[in-house]
Amino acid sequence: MAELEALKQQAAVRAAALVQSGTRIGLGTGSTARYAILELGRRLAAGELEGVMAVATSQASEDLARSLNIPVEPLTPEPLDIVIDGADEIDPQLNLIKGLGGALTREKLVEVQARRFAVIADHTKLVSRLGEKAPLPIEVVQFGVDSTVERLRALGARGELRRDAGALYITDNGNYIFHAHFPENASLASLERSLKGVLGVVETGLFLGMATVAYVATPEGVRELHAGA
Ligand SMILES: O=C(CO)[C@H](O)[C@H](O)COP(=O)(O)O
Repeated sequence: MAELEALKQQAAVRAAALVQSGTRIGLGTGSTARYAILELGRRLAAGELEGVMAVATSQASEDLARSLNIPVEPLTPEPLDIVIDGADEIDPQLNLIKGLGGALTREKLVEVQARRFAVIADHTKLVSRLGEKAPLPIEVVQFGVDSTVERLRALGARGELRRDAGALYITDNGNYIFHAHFPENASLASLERSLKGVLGVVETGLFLGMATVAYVATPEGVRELHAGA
């Protein structure tokens, strides 16, 4: 466990080194993204960085950034120079499953505006096919959730609403999350289109064609991955 934490930190530090003074950055969510935010705070405090502005993908990341004196602003239509975030699964095309940390909607809203989206992870997140290990988180509105879940099941989804310590998990946006498994042969693009067409679905944790680079830490060092390479 301690070894995985060290790997996450190595990937995060590598990506955080890409951030330059005066740029607009997106801060991810989760235990790996947390290391990147800590490193950015360290670089700012050390005077290695100045004049950066950040947009956070969750309240937790915003609170952490503010505690480190990283200036945080709301998301505006202005592009972000770089966004650094973790992932739950990464396939060889750098398609991702994200959202086991519950922040998928804000993450997608921020990452779609990134000039560069750097994914950071340890090697256990690499898969040959999305869905191999992780469920797909789907954010759904609370009202009429049983009907929405029925519509998802009609599309072939198996799974359950996410619960933490027995209680239904509520996102920063006040919604629930359904953790879904789909048949192995589902095409990712058509699955995404179908899910986005389901009444009651807010957003999915499929991040297709969005990442520009991934820094994946292995016991042999941090690998820099590009789509299809
Ligand atoms: O998508 C996310 C949060 O919504 C996280 O980036 C993802 O769950 C990975 O988290 P961790 O770095 O803790 O494994």
